[in-house]
Amino acid sequence: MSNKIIKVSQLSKTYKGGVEAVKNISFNVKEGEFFAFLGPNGAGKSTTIKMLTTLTRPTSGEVEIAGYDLLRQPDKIRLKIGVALQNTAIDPTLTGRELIRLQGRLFGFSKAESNNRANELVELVGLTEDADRACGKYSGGMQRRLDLAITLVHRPKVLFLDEPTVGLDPASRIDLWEEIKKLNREYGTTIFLTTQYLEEADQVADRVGIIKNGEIVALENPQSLKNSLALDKIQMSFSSMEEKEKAKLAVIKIAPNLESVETMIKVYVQKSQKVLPEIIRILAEAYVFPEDISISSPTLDDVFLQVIRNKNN
Ligand SMILES: Nc1ncnc2c1ncn2[C@@H]1O[C@H](COP(=O)(O)OP(=O)(O)OP(=O)(O)O)[C@@H](O)[C@H]1O
Repeated sequence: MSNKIIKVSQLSKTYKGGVEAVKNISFNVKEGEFFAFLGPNGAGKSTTIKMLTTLTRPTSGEVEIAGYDLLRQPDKIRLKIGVALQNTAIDPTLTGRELIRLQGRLFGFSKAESNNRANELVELVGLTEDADRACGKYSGGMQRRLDLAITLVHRPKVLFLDEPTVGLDPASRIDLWEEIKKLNREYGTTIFLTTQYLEEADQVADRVGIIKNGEIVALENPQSLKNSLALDKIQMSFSSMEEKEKAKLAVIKIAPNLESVETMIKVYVQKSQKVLPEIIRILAEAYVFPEDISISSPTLDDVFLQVIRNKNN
């Protein structure tokens, strides 16, 4: 069997009224992979996730998940996936443990199995102490962890999460990411998630897909995305405007992509470790010496903005 657990081929969705939300996208996700799907508002992320999870019918294209065809075997797919979408409604009067048990019963587990699974899952997502409180009283972070536990009841092979950490404070976000990472690393669960917190995706995702106006504009691991697209920034400050001007004249010869702000120069280069010694040498020859030098590598946010801007043109 192929180790591609999600196969998407030329998938499109045009809504009634003519909005082409997703246009002919193709990609695969490997078993056990942590895949982050990024894009600006309205790019087509939710539409894609809804199609992959059998909630919205594609206009055209083919999808296979865990070996099953999306259009012909949606019921089989539903047993293999867990889905946590935005704004899921849960009964606030039930306790966390009761909700997980209920989900177990819905999946056909016996009472005893559902109880056991609820005990395991409250522990897994760190809700043991609050499991017997009404979930309507949970904080945002606790509710998200409960959502996660509920989606895990039937031990899905693939977990789809639509912006799982949106609206959470930074500490709760870190906690939830830890839970998701744990599922991926320890249990081998394939993760497909959408997020707008790019820096976090950078830390955890094996691969990142960027969608814009319904089209995939980048599909790579975060590091090569950064290497191929964004430039390192070398920033140097000088003691006076005069010194800065002298430096600028010298540096521009070897690194033309630069901008200057007051007594500072910012140089954008492919590989700062190669170019920096050259810059120092050429400055020394011109008898100018920076007061301060710093190098920064692109963040995924920089790359994201660059991809989105480029594709605007
Ligand atoms: N049910 C619908 N009927 C008509 N148009 C829709 C429907 N749902 C989404 N759209 C449109 O499809 C496009 C893609 O929307 P989608 O919700 O998939 O984007 P998104 O990337 O998830 O955005 P966000 O980050 O804002 O949630 C948008 O232009 C949106 O207005």
